This record gives sequence, structure tokens and C-alpha cells, in this order.
Amino acid sequence: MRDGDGPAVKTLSLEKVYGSGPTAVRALRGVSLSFPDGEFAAIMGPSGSGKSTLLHLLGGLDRPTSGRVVVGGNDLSGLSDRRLTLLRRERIGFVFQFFNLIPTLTAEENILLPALIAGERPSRYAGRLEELLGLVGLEGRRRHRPDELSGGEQQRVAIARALLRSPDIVLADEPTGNLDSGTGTGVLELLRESAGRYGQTIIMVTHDPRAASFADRVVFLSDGRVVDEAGGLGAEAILERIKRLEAAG
Ligand SMILES: Nc1ncnc2c1ncn2[C@@H]1O[C@H](COP(=O)(O)OP(=O)(O)OP(=O)(O)O)[C@@H](O)[C@H]1O
Repeated sequence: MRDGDGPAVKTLSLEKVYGSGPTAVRALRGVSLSFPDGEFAAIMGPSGSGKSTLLHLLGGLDRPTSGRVVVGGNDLSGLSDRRLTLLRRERIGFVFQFFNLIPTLTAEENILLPALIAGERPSRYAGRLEELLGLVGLEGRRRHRPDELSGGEQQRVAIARALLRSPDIVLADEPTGNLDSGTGTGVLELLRESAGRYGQTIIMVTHDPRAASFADRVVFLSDGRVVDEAGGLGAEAILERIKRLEAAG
């Protein structure tokens, strides 16, 4: 599904300005980043530093004011809205803090939804569904509806749904924000395993240093700029860096 040998995702001098005139907000001020295949990356930074804006631009959910986002060799700025929607559907999986499951569908129907949206027969995914149910540990909950599942189980359904069609990229916004720490650990291990096993690039926005410590690399934003990045940091070291950024802001 990939074109060329470049990184899975990269941004070049990405700028995003909301509004205009004296009330304009410069949410991103020249962000250039590269995310290789199979990397599990975390994006951290103080409130308002531009994390969600960056994630939305990476996923083609919004367009930059200037600069470029390149996904699997495709420059998103050159794509029409329709092509962008198709690329998103084919290559990108989204996991958000609020699980966005359809309440009237069972766990397994929710997981299969991206196939229906893409106009494919869900039966094509029978094997993949079993694999994912095993991976997220929900074999025994497949016929439950979201209101019959715990928060952690719902989040695991959302992750399985994001992974169904094996997207090259998974974008996760605070995927553990609503979960207790034990359940959150399960979700983070799942994301890490998915990157390792399937070579997917996973980019996660989080405020939680412990969650970020599961990532291969942590990128720190402050005031719309990348101010630091490091791999192999423990939760304590991440917390220290965040405190320093918040104090500087
Ligand atoms: N739609 C919008 N219109 C105007 N300003 C916006 C919009 N979305 C975000 N902003 C502003 O852009 C800046 C960056 O916002 P963003 O949501 O990307 O930050 P964040 O790092 O994700 O923050 P948080 O950690 O609080 O979620 C903030 O100053 C915010 O107020």
C-alpha cells in the first residue's frame, strides 16, 4: 500500500493559524518531523502547545495554513477532499479518548464497521476479526453492546476497529485518558505490540508521562514548536521535561 521508501509520515515546516487579524492563534509554527514505519511515538507538551492540531493535520482531518504533510509518499496538500477521504480510509486508523462506538452495534459489529464504510463485505475480515478479538482479549465479549462493556473494553473495541484494515498509521488522541492505570497499561501494550508486530506507525498524543514511557520516542511541543525529542525515557524523566516546559511557558 506504500509508495516509495520514505518514512510513513513526515511534516515539513507545518504552520497552522486559526482565525485572522489581532485574534489569530498560531497553533503550529514550523513543525518538521519524520515518523518511520513501525515507530510508536508520543507527542507531549503543555496545554495549548498544538498537540491535537498536529494530530488532526497528520490525519488529514484539517488542512495546514502552510507547510506539508506527506503520508506514505502522498503529499496531502495536493489531494482533493475526496482523495483525502479515501487516503484516510485506506491508510489511517483513529483512536480517540471518547470511544465513538455505535451504541446499537455489538463489539464485533463495531470492529467491522470500517469494512462496511469502505464498501467491503465484512465476511472478508472473518479471520482478521478473530485475530483482533484475541489481541484485545475480547473473544468473550463480541456480542456485547458498548453499554454492556467497561471503559477499558470499549477502548479496546475502538483500537481493534482502528486496526481492522491494517492501516499504515494509527493516530491516537489520549487513548488512555479515561481509563484506570491497569486498563491503560493493557491498551498501551496493545499499541506497542501492534507497531512491533504489524510495522504500523503509531502516533499518540498524551498528557500522561507513564503512557508516553511506552513509546519508542517522545516529541515535546511548546507553543507550536518542537522543542525536544528523545527515545527510551522513563516516566520520571518525561515528567521532569514536561515540568520544565510548563515552567518556561
Ligand atoms: N478551532 C480552533 N479555533 C481557534 N483556535 C483554536 C482552534 N483549535 C485550537 N485552537 C488554539 O490553538 C492552540 C493549540 O490548540 P491544540 O488543541 O492543538 O493544543 P493541545 O496541545 O492539544 O492542547 P490540550 O493539551 O489542552 O488539549 C490553542 O491556543 C487553542 O486555543
